[in-house]
Amino acid sequence: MSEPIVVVGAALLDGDKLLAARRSAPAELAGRWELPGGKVEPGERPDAALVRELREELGVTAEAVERVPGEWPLREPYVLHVWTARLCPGSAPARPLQDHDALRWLSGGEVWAVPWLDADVPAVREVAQRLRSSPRP
Ligand SMILES: Nc1nc2c([nH]c(=O)n2[C@H]2C[C@H](O)[C@@H](COP(=O)(O)OP(=O)(O)OP(=O)(O)O)O2)c(=O)[nH]1
Repeated sequence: MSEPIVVVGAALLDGDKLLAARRSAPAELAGRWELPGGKVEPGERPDAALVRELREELGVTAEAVERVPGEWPLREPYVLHVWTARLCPGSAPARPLQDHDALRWLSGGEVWAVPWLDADVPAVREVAQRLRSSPRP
């Protein structure tokens, strides 16, 4: 069996809102929603991969905050790791530049309003739990 390849997904947060991105390709995933991100390249740190993918896909300057515990299987040989992330001050607003054709900032109560990729559901459940338990200002 080959070594798993990590796909990093960003739980990009703005206050109590989570960014969801609708995939535009490939055909079998198009129309479903995911955490923006992508494959970690050989020798690349996962948090650096996350920042790179968010720049490429959304045109934002962001920073990875912390890993959400857990690892979720995707199609072989990929596994999904999720990090919380936030926009850096002065970042451009997120736009669907690559791989996506729509973005939505979802409040805690709206997290299940979009059809997530099947593989993302357990990871999003974990993130949603954190959204609910995060202290309010
Ligand atoms: N980015 C991302 N990919 C996901 C998620 N859930 C899920 O099943 N995937 C799948 C879709 C793809 O088959 C694979 C990641 O591919 P990708 O196309 O986002 O990665 P990438 O930007 O590095 O792509 P590329 O350079 O190979 O074109 O993982 C998710 O939440 N985020």
